Amino acid sequence: MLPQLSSLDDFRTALGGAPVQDQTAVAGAAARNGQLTKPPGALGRLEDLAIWYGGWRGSARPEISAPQVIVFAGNHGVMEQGVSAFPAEVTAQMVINFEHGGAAINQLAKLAGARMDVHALELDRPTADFTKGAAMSQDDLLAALKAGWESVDPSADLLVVGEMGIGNTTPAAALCCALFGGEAADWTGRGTGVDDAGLANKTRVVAEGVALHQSAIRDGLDALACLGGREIAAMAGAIAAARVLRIPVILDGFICCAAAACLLQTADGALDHAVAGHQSAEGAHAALLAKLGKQPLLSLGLRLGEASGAALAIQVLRGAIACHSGMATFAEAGVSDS
Ligand SMILES: O=C(O)c1ccc[n+]([C@@H]2O[C@H](COP(=O)([O-])O)[C@@H](O)[C@H]2O)c1
Ligand SMILES: Cc1cc2nc[nH]c2cc1C
Repeated sequence: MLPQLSSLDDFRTALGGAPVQDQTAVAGAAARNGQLTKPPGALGRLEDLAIWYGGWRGSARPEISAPQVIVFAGNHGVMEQGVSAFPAEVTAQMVINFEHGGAAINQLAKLAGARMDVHALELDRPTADFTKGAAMSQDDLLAALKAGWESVDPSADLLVVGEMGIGNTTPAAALCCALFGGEAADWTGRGTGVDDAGLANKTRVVAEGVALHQSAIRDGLDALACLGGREIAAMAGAIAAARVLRIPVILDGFICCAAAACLLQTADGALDHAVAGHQSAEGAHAALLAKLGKQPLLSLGLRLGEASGAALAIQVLRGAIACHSGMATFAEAGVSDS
């Protein structure tokens, strides 16, 4: 059951007290894996994936039958600083494209057999420019976290979250810099494709934002309010709800992983139910994945967002589960064991 959220502290408490994997299912899945008709370890990381997934679903022989893809959209006040190669109105235009089935994620979600939901978050009310003040009030942050929290279908057995938000690689970089340290340049990339002058400007904006807010940031939720965005907070809310509901999550690209980082910097173990779907072409994604302790399933040079890389990775997880749950054991098949 998902508790109601009345405050940010409710969120912290729910995340900190979330249930862990079912250890009986982990042991059962590991034992089954050891009996399947293949040399030990021959399915590589697929074997770990299947055991991990079974542990969260409470089954030694799990299935994926109800994956959910959710795309959150938000607009950013920091766009006033000229941080993107595209204009802010593209966010709302792409939401219409999602609703009409015309975006990349529509095709990939359909291919993965996933339900897809789109949540546009107050696109007419961008967050504040974080170089001037906090991006969001505490109330706005709570509303965005709740939008994500309440969007997760409790009967889903796999969750993929992604985003659409022109300008959002800037808050994502600022969140990483504030949470993990280093220089603004370490975390700032080209996003949709800014040129060298654009990248230098964007790096300055990230540095200014972090300098302004760093002293007010004690955990990931503080960072989200100061430097985040509504779609970033909503992704965090959805990933957290999935943790509480024991629904495994596949993380998408740089912005999705920045949202996830805010959870990890709020409660230990907050991302134990999550795997990294892919490594995006955004320069700092590899470093961010390393901070999260996650190895990507795919690395295809994608830098689209929209949950596209994670939706593709559903097929990899499906492959892992199909082998794990469908293969014969040595005894069943009459194949000689080593
Ligand atoms: O997922 C990623 O790693 C990723 C990397 C670069 C860009 N994006 C997408 O591009 C938009 C943000 O880029 P920008 O340049 O406007 O900050 C936003 O809609 C994201 O979905 C996404
Ligand atoms: C067209 C377009 C589609 C996107 N999807 C996610 N981010 C995007 C950014 C742009 C510019």
